[in-house]
Amino acid sequence: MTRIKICGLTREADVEAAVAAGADAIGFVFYAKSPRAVTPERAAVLARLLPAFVTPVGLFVNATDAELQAGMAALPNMLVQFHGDESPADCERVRRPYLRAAAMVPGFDLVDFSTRFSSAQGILLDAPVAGYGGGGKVFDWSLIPPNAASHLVLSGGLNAANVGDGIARVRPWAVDVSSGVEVSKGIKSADLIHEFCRAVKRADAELLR
Ligand SMILES: O=C(O)c1ccccc1NCC(=O)[C@H](O)[C@H](O)COP(=O)(O)O
Repeated sequence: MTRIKICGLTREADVEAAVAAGADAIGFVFYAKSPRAVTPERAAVLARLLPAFVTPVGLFVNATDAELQAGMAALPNMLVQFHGDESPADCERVRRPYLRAAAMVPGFDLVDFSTRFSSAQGILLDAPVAGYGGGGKVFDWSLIPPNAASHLVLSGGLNAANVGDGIARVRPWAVDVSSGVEVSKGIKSADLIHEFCRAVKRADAELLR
């Protein structure tokens, strides 16, 4: 079963729609230069809408220790997502489970990267975009070597139309989407969220046939 992360939420209605559609994780962008960024206090309010078994994910880009601490204090149970240039030591310093994003460019050594970040709970594969993420761009999935890492999160420009192909070709642990379920940056569409989640379930069912 492919897990689903919906990222860059800023509104209660969008969190409720993502939970209702079957999302397994909800991403909140902290401090990054993004129209999707929310304060830790705002994220804490939104995260109170999450029922059991739906994980809050706090997303950081080269954050300061103070910013990381503020985010983790606001959401003590969140999974941290490092989406900048953070080193393994930077990631391990928070002493809690984390995701590490990788910008997939030709020649990128994903096996080495996964080994360097072996303590990560997952490696999120994203397209390289200015500002590090949320760009709505698909990268070349053939850049992903088979069996490169155990818990890959396929990300970057996914939507209801292409996510099934991504699951069939990459067989990721999870998929992650932001732009592909939005009507504008930070404003999600409940219909697009439901369509995306239904497309993931269809793809999973196809793999079981
Ligand atoms: O979402 C953002 O605005 C963002 C800003 C800065 C760094 C990372 C950001 N998002 C990270 C994510 O995990 C996104 O879901 C991922 O980049 C995919 O975004 P999209 O291609 O828009 O689906």
